Amino acid sequence: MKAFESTSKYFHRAADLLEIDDHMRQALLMPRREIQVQVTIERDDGSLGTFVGFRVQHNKSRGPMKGGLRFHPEVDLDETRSLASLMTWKTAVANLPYGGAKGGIGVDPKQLSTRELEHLTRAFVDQIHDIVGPDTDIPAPDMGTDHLVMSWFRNQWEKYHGFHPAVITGKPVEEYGAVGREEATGRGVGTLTIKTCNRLGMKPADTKVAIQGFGNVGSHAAKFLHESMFTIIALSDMTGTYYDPEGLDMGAVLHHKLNNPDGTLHGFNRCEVLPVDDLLTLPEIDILIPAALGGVINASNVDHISAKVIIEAANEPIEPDADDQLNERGVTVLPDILANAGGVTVSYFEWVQNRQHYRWTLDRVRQELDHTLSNSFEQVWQVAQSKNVSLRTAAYYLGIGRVLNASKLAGMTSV
Ligand SMILES: NC(=O)C1=CN([C@@H]2O[C@H](COP(=O)(O)OP(=O)(O)OC[C@H]3O[C@@H](n4cnc5c(N)ncnc54)[C@H](O)[C@@H]3O)[C@@H](O)[C@H]2O)C=CC1
Ligand SMILES: O=C(O)CCC(=O)C(=O)O
Repeated sequence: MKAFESTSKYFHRAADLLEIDDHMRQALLMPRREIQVQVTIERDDGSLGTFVGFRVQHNKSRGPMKGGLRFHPEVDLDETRSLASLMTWKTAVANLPYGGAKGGIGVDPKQLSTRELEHLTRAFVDQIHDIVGPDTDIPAPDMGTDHLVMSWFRNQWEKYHGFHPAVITGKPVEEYGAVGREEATGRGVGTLTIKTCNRLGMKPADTKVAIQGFGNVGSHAAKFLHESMFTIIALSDMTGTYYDPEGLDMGAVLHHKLNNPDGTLHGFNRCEVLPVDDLLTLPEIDILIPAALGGVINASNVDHISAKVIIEAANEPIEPDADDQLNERGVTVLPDILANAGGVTVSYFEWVQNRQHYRWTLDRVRQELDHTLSNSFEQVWQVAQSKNVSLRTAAYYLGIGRVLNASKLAGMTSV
């Protein structure tokens, strides 16, 4: 199933519950604007490299549109549209004053030199600078992009429009970034995992966790959960699955990643090393945290998933049919639009700080993050109980309801 078809399926389930008519559904689902651009750079060897870039602005009923930039070979218009719609519901679930957008370039950033990556980012800004801005659409990091890409983006955008660091979030801390943004998505995933365990009566010390993806989100989630006494039995990245049924030595794992020139777990040999895809179907996992690509839990592997709880750190990691099967089996799934909302929440804090020319401490960022996520979690849990629906449908119900309400209050043409 294509990505936008999947997220639309979830949308319609909640829209049925909200009794939204077909015309309004169409207005809420269809993106406001979709842009596809050519991004051409001169490669280090003097040849030309041509790539395709996208920005999809989905909805602005609740505020300026917000969402990350993904650099990955599989980026295309359909995926970007789907991710942009997720941002609309996610910012609403977290009750942030934003709409939703997403962008990216179809490129493998690992195949580019730092110079080429910088030129690519700047060339992309040259194409889209007039449709983004601190009050219209504010990008941020996602898969394959980091604080450096954000810094180049801001610098190039300011060449056209003048000083305004709030045009993008996830910047380096020295360059108007927020302390705590880098860890925020993973920390939020960890915080919400604990809340889910509390509700289900699961004790951290007796709970085995496996995490797919050991980049920004996966590594911070693993660190937080390890420090909270969970046993991390498996981790994976593009180089393989690293497995110890007794619990990985997380100090050694993190040290290895930090000191590996390519930032992967390649060469870590203090545990069993298995093929990449084995992580998802390992036996005796209590909590599975997909923190890499979309669509990884699907018809081909859902029967072999042993986890009782799945926390969607990645965006759209479960295909709808597999999601239905998991629900039928009683697996608790904390959906992406709640589970990974910590990132955009601290992006919001960064934007607020930029606009006020003021800096928060790490303690304040963490406290307010915890507060925002706790509220959203309690609200989603409560809707799930009262309507007798899955946590995913409850989260969509809450998010779509808020967007609908804002559109109605402003007059329907504001969607
Ligand atoms: N960075 C952020 O603040 C946010 C990220 N997300 C989502 O979290 C997910 C991960 O994003 P980041 O950590 O930022 O990306 P990243 O680029 O920092 O890390 C991605 C990780 O996934 C691994 N990976 C790629 N393909 C894999 C495969 N087939 N099997 C196992 N591992 C694989 C990579 O080796 C890397 O360790 C994405 O779905 C993203 O949309 C969601 C909210 C915010
Ligand atoms: O930090 C942000 O603004 C957006 C992060 C993002 O792209 C996401 O939550 O999927």
